[in-house]
Amino acid sequence: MQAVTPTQNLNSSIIRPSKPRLNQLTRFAVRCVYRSDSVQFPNGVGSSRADWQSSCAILSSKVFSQDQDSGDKSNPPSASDHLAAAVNGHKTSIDLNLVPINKNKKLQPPSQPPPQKPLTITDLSPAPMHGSQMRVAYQGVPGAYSEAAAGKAYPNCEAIPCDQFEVAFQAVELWIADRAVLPVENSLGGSIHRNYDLLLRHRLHIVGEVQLPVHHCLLALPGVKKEYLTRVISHPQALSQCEHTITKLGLNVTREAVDDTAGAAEYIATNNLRDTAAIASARAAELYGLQILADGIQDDLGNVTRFVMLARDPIIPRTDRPFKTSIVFAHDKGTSVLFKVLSAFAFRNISLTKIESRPHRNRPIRLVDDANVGTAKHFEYMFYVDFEASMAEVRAQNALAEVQEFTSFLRVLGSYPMDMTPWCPSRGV
Ligand SMILES: O=C(O)C(=O)C[C@]1(C(=O)O)C=C[C@@H](O)C=C1
Repeated sequence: MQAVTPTQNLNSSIIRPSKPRLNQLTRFAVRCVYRSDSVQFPNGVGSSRADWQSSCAILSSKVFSQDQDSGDKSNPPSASDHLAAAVNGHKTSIDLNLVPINKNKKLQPPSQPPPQKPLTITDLSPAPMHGSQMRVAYQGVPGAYSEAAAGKAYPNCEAIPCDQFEVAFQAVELWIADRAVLPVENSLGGSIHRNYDLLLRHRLHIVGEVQLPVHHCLLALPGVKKEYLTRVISHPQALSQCEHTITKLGLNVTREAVDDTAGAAEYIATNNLRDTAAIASARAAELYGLQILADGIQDDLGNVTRFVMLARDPIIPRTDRPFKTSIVFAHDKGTSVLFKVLSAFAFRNISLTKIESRPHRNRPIRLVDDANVGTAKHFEYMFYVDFEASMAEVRAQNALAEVQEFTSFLRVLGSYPMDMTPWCPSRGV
């Protein structure tokens, strides 16, 4: 294994846990990643199918609220109106091959079985599972923080371990999972850039976020003492979150990166390594039979990782609770584009919670020729912005319409409820 520093790109570590996880081999099936579709967004925001789906969601939420507003409560429809006019809540004129209604027969309340309840908009909105277990893909093995985040986002879900972030995206695209839960940033370690790049490359939608307090432990085989240790292994984010504490503990160790924290614990247990410790959760210690040498070794007690939940379809944005919207954009050139974009939000009193820039993969460099001085190489970026508003709000729609005027590319990654769970920095997982 190679020694690493926390800032290196560490996705390709050599330690692989032995438990079966979704991996590259599961990529056998047809790749059903949506590619450059040509549907034009009516208001001009982007041109992809994903944008179109987002706009559909926005439109249906408007229709929903209009329906609610315009309902004539003084004259409720009769039961026969319902039966004749609606099939599962939808008016229909097409032949659905249903048993014909005998108009002459007096309408009787049906005995057995009770009539099927029409689907309502709330049945469709949060999850497609309707009682069955949600399958949630995450990167890592059982005991990883991502697994805990999946459990927080979808209690009682079936968590599906994947060996890479990319595989978690594909698990959803190939219908092996219903959702993916992926870390995007940590309060100490910063952004998980890989996932920002993957959000752009894939066509999944952000449908929610969870913030997980991350409480790290130093784990080793039973009987191992701190003095025996020559190396500490963990996920690069975890290594960086504990950098100072590991130094303060006086350990004479090298730090090495692996795919995930729990995978590190499992690796030590499987290979009976008495000179190696892992940074991982207390749950990982329990799962892989390790002892906790030090508890709470993150450099800050309030260490939190933010995860996003991804789905094939966007959710319908609402205005009855705090929402966040994530977008990504690029611009060709021009003066003060970033300033103009940010003003579009500022003038509407919309708070930005995050800005991240990543290299523009398709066009990383722009050459600017100056006859006198030579050629300057300008780096090109994709800008990711999170703002506190719902796409169901007119001010957010107007802000984006304005942003679109200055940008060459704009995509709404998702409009989703903010995680508002009370702050509790104590014990995480
Ligand atoms: O390795 C894990 O346990 C993970 O879930 C990954 C991950 C990350 O990528 O940031 C998640 C939360 C912690 O910040 C450390 C690691």
